[in-house]
Amino acid sequence: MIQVGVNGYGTIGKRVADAVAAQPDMELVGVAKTRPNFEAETAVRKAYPLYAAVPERVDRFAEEGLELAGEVDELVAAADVIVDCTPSGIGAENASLYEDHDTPTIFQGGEDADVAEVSFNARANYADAVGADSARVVSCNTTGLSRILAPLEEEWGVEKARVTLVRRGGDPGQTDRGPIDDILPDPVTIPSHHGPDVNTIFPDLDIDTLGMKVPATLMHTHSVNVTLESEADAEDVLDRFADETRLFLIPPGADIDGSGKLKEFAHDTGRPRGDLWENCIWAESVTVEGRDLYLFQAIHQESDVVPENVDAIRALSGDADAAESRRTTEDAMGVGIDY
Ligand SMILES: NC(=O)C1=CN([C@@H]2O[C@H](COP(=O)(O)OP(=O)(O)OC[C@H]3O[C@@H](n4cnc5c(N)ncnc54)[C@H](O)[C@@H]3O)[C@@H](O)[C@H]2O)C=CC1
Ligand SMILES: O=C(OP(=O)(O)O)[C@H](O)COP(=O)(O)O
Repeated sequence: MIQVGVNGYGTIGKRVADAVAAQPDMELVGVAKTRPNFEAETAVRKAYPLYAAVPERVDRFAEEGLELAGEVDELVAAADVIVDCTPSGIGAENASLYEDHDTPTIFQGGEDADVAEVSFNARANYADAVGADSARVVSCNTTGLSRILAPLEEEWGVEKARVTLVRRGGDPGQTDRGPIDDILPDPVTIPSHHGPDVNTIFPDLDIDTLGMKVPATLMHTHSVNVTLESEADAEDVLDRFADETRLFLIPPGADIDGSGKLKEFAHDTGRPRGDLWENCIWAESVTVEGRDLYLFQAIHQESDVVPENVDAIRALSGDADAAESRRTTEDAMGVGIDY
């Protein structure tokens, strides 16, 4: 059993912890939290050993009636792999703690690429992380792009990708984020950071990305144009995508017109927290003009990176079978939508 610790128990961390706890070959040794808030309370309810991320705040947990298993360095020492799910930039500050304990580490996409030996996507470059000391699971948007680019590159070759990312302003719980009544080019400079981030996974791929932010919380939406190296038709692309378990092709008859109904569908089908771990591609949007492929996809920012984190744990632990890891992850979590 791979002993896994999660440092940072927020939007991503709590989902990674649940996914780890569900795996047949992993054990969650604990989660570290800075504050005794509602998420700490739910960790205790789930019987996840709770560690204090900031030693000076230990007393605050006792004041709220929350029992601690210890402090974060004890969690790092006990873990075979630590998954850092702290806010952007804090992961890099924590790196020396993990190095001091020789504990292989997974960082998240908010960190700069140089925080880890390798940037990771389970579909595109699993092998690069096998046996590494650290990996960075690329951001939700880069994960969503990598999952479609990998099969396109393998089947037809990618001459050039152009993507406009309409990004949600903040997650549902991020009440301090915006915009609340605007549409922002964000970043206003081109390319956005997403294209270079895709290049950490596909170093030679030609891609331009443009980013915007809108007053929405549920999901990101991508407008994708990929110029393929060889001719394809839309049916071939749909057939190829249908083989990918982490892509959900929204059927035309489903009457799902946006993120709202996608999330409703997720809740109706009993998904935990209404999570959509798969890219949600509108099948009707998949269009090919010559060698130009077009499509729209929605990306659930809070959850698509979660199965990737689980696979990254196995890769760092030395399990070299990417397909087997993905299958185990998906079976344990229930990833894959058969509509
Ligand atoms: N929320 C999202 O849509 C996505 C986030 N990411 C990335 O995942 C990482 C985490 O993001 P979120 O989960 O959204 O953030 P979050 O703010 O929801 O959760 C971070 C957690 O870490 C805790 N924390 C803060 N400082 C800490 C420290 N020194 N030690 C331990 N814990 C600490 C916070 O209290 C919070 O519970 C970031 O790198 C982010 O860019 C990646 C994909 C999507
Ligand atoms: O990594 C993300 O998005 P990004 O790829 O657009 O930077 C996550 O959705 C977090 O984005 P945020 O930095 O707007 O919270």
